[in-house]
Amino acid sequence: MIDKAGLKVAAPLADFIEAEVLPGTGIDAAGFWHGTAAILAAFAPRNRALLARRDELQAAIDGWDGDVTDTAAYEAFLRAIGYLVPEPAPFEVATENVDDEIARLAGPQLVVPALNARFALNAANARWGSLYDALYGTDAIPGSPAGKGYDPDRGAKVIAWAKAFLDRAVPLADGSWADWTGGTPTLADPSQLVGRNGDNWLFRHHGLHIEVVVDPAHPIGRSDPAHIADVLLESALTTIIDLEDSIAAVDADDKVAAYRNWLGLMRGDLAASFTKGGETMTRTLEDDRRYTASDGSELIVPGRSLLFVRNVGHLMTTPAVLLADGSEAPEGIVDAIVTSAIALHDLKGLGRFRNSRTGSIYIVKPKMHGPDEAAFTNDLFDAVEDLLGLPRHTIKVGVMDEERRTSANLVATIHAVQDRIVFINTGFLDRTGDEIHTSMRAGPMIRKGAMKASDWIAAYEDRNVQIGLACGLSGRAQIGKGMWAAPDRMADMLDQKRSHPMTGANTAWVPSPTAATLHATHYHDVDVFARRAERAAEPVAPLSKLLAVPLAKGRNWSPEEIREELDNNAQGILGYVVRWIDQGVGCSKVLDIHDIGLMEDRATLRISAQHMANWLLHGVVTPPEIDAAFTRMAAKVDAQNAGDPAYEPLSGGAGLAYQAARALVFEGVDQPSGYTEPLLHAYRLRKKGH
Ligand SMILES: CC(=O)SCCNC(=O)CCNC(=O)[C@H](O)C(C)(C)COP(=O)(O)OP(=O)(O)OC[C@H]1O[C@@H](n2cnc3c(N)ncnc32)[C@H](O)[C@@H]1OP(=O)(O)O
Ligand SMILES: O=CC(=O)O
Ligand SMILES: [Mg+2]
Repeated sequence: MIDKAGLKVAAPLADFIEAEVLPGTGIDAAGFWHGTAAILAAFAPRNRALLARRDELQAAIDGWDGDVTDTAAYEAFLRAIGYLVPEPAPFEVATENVDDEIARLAGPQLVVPALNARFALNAANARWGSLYDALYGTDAIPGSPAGKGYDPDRGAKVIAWAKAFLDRAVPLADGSWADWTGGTPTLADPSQLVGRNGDNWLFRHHGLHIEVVVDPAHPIGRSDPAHIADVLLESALTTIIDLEDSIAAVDADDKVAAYRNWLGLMRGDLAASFTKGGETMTRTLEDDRRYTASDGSELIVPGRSLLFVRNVGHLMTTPAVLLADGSEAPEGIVDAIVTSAIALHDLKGLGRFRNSRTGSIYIVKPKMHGPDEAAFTNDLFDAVEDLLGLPRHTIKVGVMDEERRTSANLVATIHAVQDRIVFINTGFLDRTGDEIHTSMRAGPMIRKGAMKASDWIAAYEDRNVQIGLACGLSGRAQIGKGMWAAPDRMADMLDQKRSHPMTGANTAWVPSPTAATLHATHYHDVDVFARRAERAAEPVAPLSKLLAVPLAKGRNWSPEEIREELDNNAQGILGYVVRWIDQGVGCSKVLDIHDIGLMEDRATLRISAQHMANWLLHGVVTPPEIDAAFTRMAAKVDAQNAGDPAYEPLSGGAGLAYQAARALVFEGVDQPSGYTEPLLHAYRLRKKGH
C-alpha cells in the first residue's frame, strides 16, 4: 500500500492511475489524490449511514407483527417507519446532452462482464450483427444443421425468415423480398433507402439501420436470385460494461484488470488475442461504417455500441483503498472516481474513437434503495465532476429499479437525479431477491418459478414504464426492461421478448450479441414511441399491488415438488458459485434441473439463496434436507463440469466453493438485503490466499 494524500492505495491501483489513467487528461497526480481523499472523507461516512438506515428499516419490517395482507395497515406501517416517503409534486426530468441511442432510439441493450476483454470487444462491436448467422446458429429456426458444413435446407429457412422480416420492416412497393431478383429495389416508402456501400443497400426503419449484403461471389449470394448474401442488423445500440454482478473482483488486482479494460474501450485500443477453431485471432474495436447517401454525400453510421459502465452499488468496500482510519473505502465511491477519470479519454478525444458524441459519461448505478441513496449518488457525481473539472451533469446515471424501496418510491428516486438520469430499468432479478428478503419473516414464499406471474411483479413492470413516462423520460432517457436469462433459448426469446417494446420500453437487456440481433427485429415490428403515446394516458398501477407480498397460500406442495425446488436452487447455486470462488468467473451459463443452460450472476444467485433460506426459516424444509440437496447436486454439477481441466470437484464438501454455497443459504437470512457479495468476496479472498 502506498500513501496518497493520507489514503493507503494498493500499489497496482496507484500505478495504474498515475501511469495509464491520468496522463493526457490534464489532471495531475497530486491533485487527483487530494481530491479523492477529500471525496472519501466527505462521502464515506454518509455511505455508512445509508447502509445503517437499510438495516434499521429491515429490522423494523422484521419486527412488525402486523399482517402484510391487510393492505391499508401495511402501507401505513411502511409510511410510519419512513420506508415509504412522500411523493414530490409532478415534474419532468431535465437531462441534457444525451446521445440518440439512449434518448431517441429504441433497440437492444447488451451487458458484458468487464473482466473479459474478448467478450467486451465483441459487445462493443455488437452494434451490428448478421441476421443470417443469428438464425442459422440458434434454435430460432427449429432443428439443427444436418451433416458437416452448410445445410442448404436450414439455410433456405433462414433466408425465408429474413426476407419475411424485410417484408415487414422495409416492404417493397410490389411483391415480396423473396421474389426480388435484383436491381434498385422500389420500396413502399422510398425514404427508407438511405445509402449504398458497393452493391449493398442500407435502409432505415424506426431509426434503425438494415444492410442488405449483395455479393454474387459469396456462397450464399451466388445461389440467391438477387445475390443477397446476408442481412445485417443494427443490434446492440447500447452496451453496459459491467463491473458489478457479472464479475468477481475482490482485490486491487481484479479491480485494476476491470478498470484497464474500460480504459482500453475509452481509448479505443483494447485488443484481445485468443485461439478459436485452432486459429489465433486478435479482436479490436470496429470502425464506423461508411456509405454513400442518395445525394452522393458520405453517410457515416456508428459501428460500435454506445457504452455505459456499471459501477458497484453502495454496499461493498474495497481493500484497494484504505481510509485514514485504516478501514476499507466504499467501493462504489472508488468506482465513480476511477471510471469517470478513465472516461476523460473519451471526452477529451484522446483515443481512436468517440463513445459519447454529446460529451457525456454514462454510469449505471445498481442496487440503490430509494431516494436518499439516489441523492447520495447525485452529490457524489457532482463531487467527481468538480475533481475532474467537468461541467455539471456531465456524468449521467442509469438507475436500476431493482430494490423494493426504489420501486415503491420511484418518483422521488427519479427526482433525486432529475438532471442526470439517463435510464430507469427493471432489474427484475435483483428485485425478486429483494422481494424475498424484505418480507423474509412474513411467511414462506411461492415457488421461484411462480414469481414471474405474481401481482407485485406485474405492478412493478407497469409502474416503471408509467412513472418513467409521467416524469418525462421519453426523449431524454431510456425506459428499460430486464435480462433474457436463457442464452440458448432464442426461439422462446423471439416469442416472448417482443412484449418488451410493446410496453413502451425503448430498450431491454440481452445476454449476447446474437440475442441482440434477434431482439433487434422486435424494434422493427413494434413502434415504441407510438406505444408510449398509447400508454401515456394510463393511470399508474396502484402501490398496494406493488406491495403485495408473494406469500404462498397454504403449504400444499408435495414432497416431490419441495425436493424439485430445492434441487433446482441448489444446482444453480453450486454451478455458479464453484466458478466464482475457484476461477473468479462472475457470470456463467449453468444448467438447471431441466438441463436448460441459464445465465447465472450474483442477482440470480441472490434469488436462489434467499428462496432456500426463506423455506428453511419457515420450516418448509429442514437443514438436513438442504444439505441433502447440496450433496445430490454437487455430484451433478461435478459431472457437468467433468470436461473443464481447471475445475475442482464439489463432492465431499471440503472445498471453499461448497462451503460458500452452504453459507449463502444457512446464513442467508442475515445477509444485508440478502446480497451474496459479502460471502462471495470473503470466500474468494480466502481462495486467493489473502
Ligand atoms: C441480473 C444482471 O445483472 S444480468 C447482467 C449480467 N449478465 C451478463 O452480463 C451476461 C453476459 N453474458 C455472458 O457472460 C455469457 O453470454 C454467458 C456466460 C451467459 C454465456 O457464455 P458462453 O456460454 O461462453 O457463451 P457462448 O459459448 O454461447 O458464446 C460465446 C461467444 O459469444 C460471445 N458472447 C457471449 N456473451 C457475450 C456478451 N455478453 N457480450 C459479448 N459477447 C458475448 C463471446 O464473445 C463468444 O464469441 P467469441 O468466441 O467470438 O468471442
Ligand atoms: O441487474 C439486473 C437484475 O435483474 O438484477
Ligand atoms: Mg441487478
